[in-house]
Amino acid sequence: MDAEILNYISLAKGFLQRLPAYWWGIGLLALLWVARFSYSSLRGRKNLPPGPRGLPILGNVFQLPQFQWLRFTEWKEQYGPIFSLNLAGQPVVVLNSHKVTADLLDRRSNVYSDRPRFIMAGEILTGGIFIAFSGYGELWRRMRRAAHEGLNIRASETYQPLQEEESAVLVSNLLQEPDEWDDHLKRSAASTVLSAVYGLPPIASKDDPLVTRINDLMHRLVRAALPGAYLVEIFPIMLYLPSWMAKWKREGLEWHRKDSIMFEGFMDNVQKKVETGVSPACFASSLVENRKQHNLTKKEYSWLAGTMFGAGAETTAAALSVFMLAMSLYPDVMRKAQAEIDAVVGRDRLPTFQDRDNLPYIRAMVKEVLRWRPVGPLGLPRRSIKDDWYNGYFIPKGTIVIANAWAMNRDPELFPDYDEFRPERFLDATGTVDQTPPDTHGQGHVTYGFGRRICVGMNVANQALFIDIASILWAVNIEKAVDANGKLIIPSRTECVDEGLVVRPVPFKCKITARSSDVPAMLEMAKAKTSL
Ligand code: HEM
Repeated sequence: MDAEILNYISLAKGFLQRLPAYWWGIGLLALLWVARFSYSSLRGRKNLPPGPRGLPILGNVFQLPQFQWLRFTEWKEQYGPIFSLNLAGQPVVVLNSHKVTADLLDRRSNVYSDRPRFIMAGEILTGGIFIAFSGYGELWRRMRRAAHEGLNIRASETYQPLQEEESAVLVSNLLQEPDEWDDHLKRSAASTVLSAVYGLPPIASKDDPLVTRINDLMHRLVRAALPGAYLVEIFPIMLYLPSWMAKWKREGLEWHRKDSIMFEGFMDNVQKKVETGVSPACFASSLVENRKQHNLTKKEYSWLAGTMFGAGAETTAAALSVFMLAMSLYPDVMRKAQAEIDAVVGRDRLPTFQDRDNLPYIRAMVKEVLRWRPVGPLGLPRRSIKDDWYNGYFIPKGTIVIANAWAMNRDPELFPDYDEFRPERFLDATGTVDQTPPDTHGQGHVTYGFGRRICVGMNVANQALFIDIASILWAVNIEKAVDANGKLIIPSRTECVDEGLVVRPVPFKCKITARSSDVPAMLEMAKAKTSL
């Protein structure tokens, strides 16, 4: 046995020694259960894509560290653009190049648009009606169609006025409380998505009770989806236990009941406003108006609206903190962007969406923020729904498929200096025309995913990032902070926090100052025109 294998065995031993005695029985049963799958998956193993050697039965389970995308990117160097893993009998295929991922997830999307089964998160806590976890079936199609209708590129334009208002409030808050910049980004992103989804007035705090309740639900889902969080994921038969025998099921169903009441309550309010003709244009009002055509029950479209908020707020806020990190580390890029804004917008007003066509460098910055440090480095997993062959490799039905966005966004052939923040890579030689590599859906990165399940909120997110970045750079300078001894504090380029839903830079200090003395007054005027 080589040293690597011995190392895994000692890791596994340490893990098992920490288990209480009664877990041994359950563990043995689990082992027998997974062995069954190991056997069946190993039968086809010789044609699976190559991959790292693992332990008998347990496969590569102990080889996955916390920041899995980094290990996957190392394995890409060793095994190529498509490699496979065996997670205790569950085949997993990791895709690492644009070509391979687009070949499978875009061009064979009829095979690769399903999601893995999450019993606790996708079925019990959310009743099977949470769009992001839904299987690739009829219900998902109806929800996706309704979501697309409210969030496609044209529909998203109706949210621009409120996104402009929110950006003015954001910048004003950043200037008033610069040390709280991260909280202000979170409040602003939550507020923008909430207004777009429910037509609600802006919220005053990131700890608004409504936001906290939806975020709690999202965190509950992420925790429930973690491997090993619930035994029922290993023994699906446990799903049929009556609730009185299974505390986890009882509690899960109770959460689902409470969350459904919450989401249906929000929808009732929107419906009343629609009926009395006072509802602002928002995603939920379009669902109410077109509910018959979408063929969704009240519970289904109530959950659809609620989970839009859950999926959109934290992702957008995390992307904005990546932008703040980039500005602290790349002052030249900030100055170049500010020169463009000053030339196009001037100093007498804030940027608007009308300026978008004339601000190619800012448009390129949005792409670069999402490419440089993707807030979801591995996107959301897929599952194949039938046996498939690709370039001589066998991918059995039921394989979990992971698109390694981190590796693709750092492909050295497309982005030679991939670790640098350089928006000009998305512009032609004149600096005015957008250019993006093939198989990136015109985005320049793959952080929004692929195929039929590509992020349905990406237009709203791109708009929010554009107007927030343009307004922030119009108003303020972002620089490195100094410590008590006057020494510059250099934020870490690489350290990150994996919050489950999103991966964001570790918290860092930066210095935010107005670009000119009249900026605070102009921001106050802009803020006064909003409802905050
Ligand atoms: C920077 C911001 C965002 C990023 C990076 C992001 C990223 C993603 C990714 C990677 C997926 C999975 C795609 C796949 O499976 O290929 C996804 C799905 C989804 N996103 Fe986003 N997202 C963002 C903002 C938003 C916003 C603002 C909304 C809603 C207004 C939203 C709603 C959704 C929904 C509902 C899904 C599930 C789609 C499905 O499974 O069919 N996202 N997003």
